Amino acid sequence: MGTPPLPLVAAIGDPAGVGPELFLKAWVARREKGLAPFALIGSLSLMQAVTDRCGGAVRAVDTPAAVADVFGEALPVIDLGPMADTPGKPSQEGARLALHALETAAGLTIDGKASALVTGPIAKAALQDIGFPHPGQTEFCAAACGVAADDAVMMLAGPSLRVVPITVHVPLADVPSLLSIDLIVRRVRIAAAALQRDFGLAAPRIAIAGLNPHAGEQGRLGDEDIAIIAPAVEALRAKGLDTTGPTPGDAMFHAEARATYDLAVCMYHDQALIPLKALDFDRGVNVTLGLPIIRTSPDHGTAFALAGTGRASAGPTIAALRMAADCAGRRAT
Ligand SMILES: NC(=O)C1=CN([C@@H]2O[C@H](COP(=O)(O)OP(=O)(O)OC[C@H]3O[C@@H](n4cnc5c(N)ncnc54)[C@H](O)[C@@H]3O)[C@@H](O)[C@H]2O)C=CC1
Ligand SMILES: NCC(=O)COP(=O)(O)O
Repeated sequence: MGTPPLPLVAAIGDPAGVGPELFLKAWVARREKGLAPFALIGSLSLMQAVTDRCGGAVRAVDTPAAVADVFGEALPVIDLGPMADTPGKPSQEGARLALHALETAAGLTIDGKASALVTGPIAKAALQDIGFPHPGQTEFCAAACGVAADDAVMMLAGPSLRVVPITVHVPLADVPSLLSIDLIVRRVRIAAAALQRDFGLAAPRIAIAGLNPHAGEQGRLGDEDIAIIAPAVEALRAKGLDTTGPTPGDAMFHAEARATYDLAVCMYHDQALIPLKALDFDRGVNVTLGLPIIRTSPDHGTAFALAGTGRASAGPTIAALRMAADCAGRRAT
């Protein structure tokens, strides 16, 4: 799969969440976990305070080009200005730093100065309170890359399972009206192309979930499975993709079923993320498919209650850094 030609950049996320300490823990584990060099985009003063409570070392760098010389000795930090260390106590100032870091890290990646973008968790409501117009970082990255929001596909991936939710951050009550044959076909085709390009799966096998109990029980429990999902599966097959479904959602995540596909496509957020987090929480990665850049993130949020306690696991952050490097290495070969 190759080595990424340039360092990765990591956006710090909400500075009061677990992001800062988890990127530091990942750096401490860099040799054991075989991590590619990365720079943290955030606040040097905050990260110095985090080293006081967590260990490790940090050093300022001006550009990703300086990362290789520093990474063996300290976590390289591109400093966006001072920030107090207040774990578990989010603030508007913290939300502004999270946004500045996200914009800076995405810009460096889009400009070709970094191999991939890894984003720390943000508090979506806190960012929206300061004017962030997007439902999440996925849609921010799409807009920054000039990609339509519908064409940026969220995939959660772990050792046991990969899942794509067709609808994402919308109220459950809106899901049936948002589903369409076109949306399912569009998103599955983008996911299949990305599995080929970035994950080395030549002919991904794709299982598509139904929406209703028992995939609608032949129309007696809702008509979306017959009217929307089954025709989408047929259309995808007609385009040469190895797709099956609609499969009842409750019957597709046991081990024997998982062995029959490479990607489970689900109709709504929790249908996808509950099995992923139940099986793979500690190594789960959120990756955005369909972008000209590579963007990954740990599968969890800000976990404000854990921030500063030392109890948050760095497993998902390490997995996100590794996946970003693997995908970048694959694109470079
Ligand atoms: N990619 C992102 O930026 C994401 C951001 N969020 C945001 O995070 C905030 C909190 O959301 P929640 O639903 O509470 O999700 P959360 O992932 O922050 O927490 C859910 C549960 O998992 C635990 N947890 C989270 N990370 C952990 C870790 N590294 N090690 C051990 N346990 C961990 C927490 O303690 C909590 O019990 C929200 O504002 C949400 O918008 C949520 C998911 C992804
Ligand atoms: N539940 C997944 C999630 O919230 C990820 O959102 P995003 O910020 O990566 O778009």
